[in-house]
Amino acid sequence: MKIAIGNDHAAVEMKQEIKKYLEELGHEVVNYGTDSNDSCDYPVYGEKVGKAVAVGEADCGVLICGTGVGISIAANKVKGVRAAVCSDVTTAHLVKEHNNANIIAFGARIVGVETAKDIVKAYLDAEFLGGRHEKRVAMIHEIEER
Ligand SMILES: O=C[C@H](O)[C@H](O)[C@H](O)COP(=O)(O)O
Repeated sequence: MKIAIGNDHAAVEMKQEIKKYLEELGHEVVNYGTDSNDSCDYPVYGEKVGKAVAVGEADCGVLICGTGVGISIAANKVKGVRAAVCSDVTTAHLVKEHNNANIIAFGARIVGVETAKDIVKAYLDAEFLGGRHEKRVAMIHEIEER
């Protein structure tokens, strides 16, 4: 898979660890995040990864900031993006199975690196279940059209 990854200053080391882990799993990872610890603004990176996923430059995205919240809110402003914040493995597979999330987000100040690896692995290994969830995801996108 081609995976877009993005982060702010709060998540530089976490991003580097997760990028390396994803590459070890055999994925191509494109870095849209900052590699500087200087303070920066997470909406910049949420939008970059959101757009990369929305236009199909990447199959899915990983976003990391302090909590995962701000950067996912920003990404969710891009039409077609379904970014989900996860702090546990159960949520991570359910956001793919039920919500067909195309971006997973988490907080570098919330979860440790081993939990973060488990979260991205659970998300990537899961599949959208379709069925009753298909209609609900379509309803989310109808909101974008109103
Ligand atoms: O949702 C926002 C993120 O958690 C940011 O990483 C956080 O707000 C950055 O905080 P600070 O500027 O205090 O490092």
